[in-house]
Parts: sequence; structure tokens; C-alpha cells
Amino acid sequence: MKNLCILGCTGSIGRNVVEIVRRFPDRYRALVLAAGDNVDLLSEQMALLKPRVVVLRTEAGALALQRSGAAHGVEVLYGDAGYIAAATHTEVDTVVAAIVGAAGLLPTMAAVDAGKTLALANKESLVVAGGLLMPLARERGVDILPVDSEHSAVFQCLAGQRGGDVAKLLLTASGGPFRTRHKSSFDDIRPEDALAHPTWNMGRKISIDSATLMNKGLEVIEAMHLFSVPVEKIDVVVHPQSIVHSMVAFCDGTVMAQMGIPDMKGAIALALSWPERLPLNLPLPDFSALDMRMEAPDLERFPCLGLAFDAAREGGVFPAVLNAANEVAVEAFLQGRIPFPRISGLIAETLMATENHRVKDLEDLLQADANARQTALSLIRSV
Ligand SMILES: NC(=O)C1=CN([C@@H]2O[C@H](COP(=O)(O)OP(=O)(O)OC[C@H]3O[C@@H](n4cnc5c(N)ncnc54)[C@H](OP(=O)(O)O)[C@@H]3O)[C@@H](O)[C@H]2O)C=CC1
Ligand SMILES: CC(=O)[C@@H](O)[C@H](O)COP(=O)(O)O
Ligand SMILES: [Mn+2]
Repeated sequence: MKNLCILGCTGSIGRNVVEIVRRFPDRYRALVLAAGDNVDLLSEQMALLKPRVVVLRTEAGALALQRSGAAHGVEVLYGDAGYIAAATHTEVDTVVAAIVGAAGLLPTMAAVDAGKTLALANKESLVVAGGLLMPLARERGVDILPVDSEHSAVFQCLAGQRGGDVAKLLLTASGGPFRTRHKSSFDDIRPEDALAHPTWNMGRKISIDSATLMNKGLEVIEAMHLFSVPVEKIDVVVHPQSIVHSMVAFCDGTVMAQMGIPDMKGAIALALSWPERLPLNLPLPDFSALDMRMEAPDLERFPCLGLAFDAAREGGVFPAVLNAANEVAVEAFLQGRIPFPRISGLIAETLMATENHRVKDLEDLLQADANARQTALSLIRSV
């Protein structure tokens, strides 16, 4: 039996984890559930899973949960200290990191520091602080098992292989909802258009990231850290059907691909059960009916991907700045405050306004993140 702490239990990934725990109750126990603000869904999950500890983002949320009566006999925590206590709980074996954005960084780092196995969905943690998180994981002997579908694919293709034999990581991208749309109409894109992902059903922030191709850019940086591969050895290939989840090319010309239908339960279950596989029995792709395409990404229409490659090459605090500016820009687009093409413009201008430097420590990164948010916000206000 594995005791889990599910950070971000009320989100798209979190709800899939809850489904898996309910399907395999003899293998997994949700000892800790950590939500953001969704008290109602957390209450429902508590009734089903009977956790021992729950966490909400604010004291008001924690009080609302307590007043509802749903938390009888359950320890209720809140805020940063609550998430960190949850992620380091002595009886937890595996922490599922599925909070969205840089908000997931501190509990993810705390989990690794406490020696917990990490099932990592929160790619922003690695984008912001991969240079600190990976050495800490090595020092603590912690396994980081990727939940992100591309990284799960690469992880599976690399299993049993020698790192020195890897020629390229080939990350697939769906291309998002605007893959074939002409740039001249990008100003007309509404949030609901950008949220309509063609193949995956995901949370709001990552859906917008997929539409700008920033998701793939973040994933390039995530892959660099997870697999200790230089950015020059990572390529992005657009594959609109999302059946090939990613590929690895080896020095002999062999290319290994991992495939399956676009359903996150596959990658989540593997991260929880590795090196075993759970009898999930997801439907197989219908290969005889499939018209699988691959094409190059268009960096002219989707500049976010180029910005992320540049930040990866530059290193220092730039990946953290890229991420912070992107979070601000995506939120502003979702609120209708900026048009779609302005997302990449804001990120580029925030990077240009930042003097890059080597990362000293976590404090330094948090400061770079805060400064970038300020810069991006003031650029929005100045229009
Ligand atoms: N969805 C997917 O298929 C995939 C997601 N990922 C990654 O997984 C992570 C989660 O994505 P996804 O599930 O789509 O996101 P969602 O927006 O669906 O869920 C986000 C979760 O984080 C919680 N949360 C949000 N803000 C905070 C905060 N400030 N403090 C604490 N908790 C917070 C939310 O709580 P509440 O709702 O209660 O407020 C919710 O539980 C992201 O990093 C994403 O890039 C990676 C691959 C695929
Ligand atoms: C499911 C998953 O891992 C997402 O990151 C997905 O890959 C997003 O789709 P895009 O390929 O459109 O970014
Ligand atoms: Mn992905």
C-alpha cells in the first residue's frame, strides 16, 4: 500500500489521480489531499477517500470547510505552511505534484527535501528551479517520476538504455487549436477558442499554454532537467493526433516512440506504479483508422516556443522570468485584458527588461519570479 499526498487534488490531474486511487484501493491510499480554493469538490473527495489531512490555500477556505462539517476528525491546514506540512508528512510515501504554476514550487521542493518519491506534473517547478531541484533529488536519493505525457514517453523510451547513446529527444506537440489558423486573425481569438484543445482535456492555464506553444517550450526546459540533456539535443515535432506522446532517437539511427490514446490516466498510473504497470485497460488507438501526421512547428506564428528555447539556452534566471511573465500574461488573456498575440509580446518585453544572472539560491529565484511578475503587470497597465 502506498500512502499518497495529492497536491492539486481538485484540478484536472488531481481528479484523474483520485479516480485511479478509487480504482485501486488495495494499492493506494490518499492520506493527504491538498486543494486550492475549491472547498466543495474537496469535501466530495474527502467523503470518498477519507484522508487524514487536507489543505486549502487560505484560512477562509479552511474555516469554510470546518463550518461545513465535512472535516470531522480530519486535520485541516492552509497556506504555504500547510502545503509544506502535507508534502513532508511522515507517513506519506509518494507526493503527486499537481498544483498549477510556480505556486507548486515550494511544496515540491519540500517533498524532495524530505525524501518523498515525486510524481511530477507541475512542470513549472522544474522550469523555475530545475537547477536546484534535480541536484537536491540526487542528494536525497529521490525518484522523480514524470507525469507530463511527453516526459513519461521519453522516460519509457529511455528505460534500460545508456544515456550516452541518446542522439535526440523528440517532443511531440499537438499544435493546439490554432495550428492551421492564419496569423492575421489571431487578434480575434477569444479565451473560449483557446481553451478548446483539440485532443486533451486539461486545466485552463495549460490549455492556453498549448494554444501558444509555450507548453512545449516549458516542456523543453522540463526535459533538459529531468533527463540531463542539453537543449541542442531536444527537438519539437508537431503531431496533431497526440497518439505518439514523444520519441527518443539513438546514436545508431533507431527511434523509439511511446504511443497511446490521449488520456492522462496512462502517464499518471505509470508514475504511481513504476516499474509495474496497472491493469488500466485504456482503449488502444485505432491504428487502421488513424491518419498520423508530423510537421515542423511554426515559430513565426507561435513565438513563445522560440522564446522558451532562447531562455533555455541563456539559462540563469531567464527560465524563471519566462515562466512568471507567461503566468501573468495567460491570466490577463483569460480575463480579457490582453489579446492573444500580446501573450508572447509581454513575455519577450519582460525578458528584455531583465538583466540575466546566475542563480545563487532559491531566494534569488523567488525574487526573479516576483520582479518578472511586477514588470509584466506594469507592461499590461501601461497600455
Ligand atoms: N491537465 C493535464 O492534462 C496536464 C497537466 N500538467 C501540469 O499539471 C499541473 C496541473 O495542471 P491541471 O491539473 O491542468 O491544472 P488545474 O487548473 O486543472 O488544477 C490546478 C490545481 O492546483 C490548485 N491550485 C491552483 N492555484 C493554487 C495555489 N496558488 N496554491 C495551491 N493550489 C493551487 C487548484 O486548486 P482549486 O481548483 O481547488 O482552486 C487545482 O487543484 C500544471 O503544472 C500542468 O502544467 C502536465 C501535463 C498534463
Ligand atoms: C497531456 C500533456 O502532457 C499536455 O502537456 C499536452 O501535451 C498538451 O498538449 P500540446 O502538445 O498541445 O502542448
Ligand atoms: Mn505535456
